[in-house]
Amino acid sequence: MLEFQNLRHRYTPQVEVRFPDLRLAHGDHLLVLGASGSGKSTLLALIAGLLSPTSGHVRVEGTDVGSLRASARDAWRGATLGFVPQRLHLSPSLSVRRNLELPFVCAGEHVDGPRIATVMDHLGIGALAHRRPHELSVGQAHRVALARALLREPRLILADEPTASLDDEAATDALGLLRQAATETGATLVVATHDRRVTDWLPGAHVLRLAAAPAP
Ligand SMILES: Nc1ncnc2c1ncn2[C@@H]1O[C@H](COP(=O)(O)OP(=O)(O)OP(=O)(O)O)[C@@H](O)[C@H]1O
Repeated sequence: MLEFQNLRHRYTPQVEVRFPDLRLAHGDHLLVLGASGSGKSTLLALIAGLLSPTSGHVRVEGTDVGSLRASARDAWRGATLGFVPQRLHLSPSLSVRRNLELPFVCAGEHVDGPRIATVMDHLGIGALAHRRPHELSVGQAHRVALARALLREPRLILADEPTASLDDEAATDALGLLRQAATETGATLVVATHDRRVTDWLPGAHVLRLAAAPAP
């Protein structure tokens, strides 16, 4: 389902990030562990097609993501990926409900109201539809970001530091929801983190350890 081969990304002549080869089956869970600067965010950006490899390949369901043209990449990303970013990027001026309409609007699709209602109820945020992001707790905002990632039933879910700045209870909750959502839909789940707590909360996951970045 997800495969890396000889994967590298060069930011500058001095900074090149290299990744171990990997092969994941559909529905597998992967934990990407590594210290700050080891390349976790770079790897997620390469999988999502937001960066292109300088060498090697990322293949998702056989598609070589780096070889897609920009517009095809956007369409592929919208149809395949759910992304839970480290900074949640909820639009502050829009209600929760309007924030959740955005993935459909951006994809040029009609807004699927019943699907939004179902996902909101499932994640326990059905009563928050009219709130603005600043009126949410951190844990509630995480649930909204997760709802946004799940709306279009992605086959691959990427989460970047989903437990950063969360206390134990909220972090267990966030991880549990991610795992449950992936398991229920059969999606492949990739979680990048430097949070050691996560290893206990994602049992059975494959682990990819990234080496610390070499000193410049
Ligand atoms: N735009 C950039 N230009 C130059 N170097 C960059 C750029 N973005 C990242 N890097 C470098 O690439 C390496 C990997 O960075 P990356 O952000 O992927 O690490 P990370 O493991 O996600 O770190 P963190 O846990 O701190 O978010 C680091 O050495 C970083 O300094």
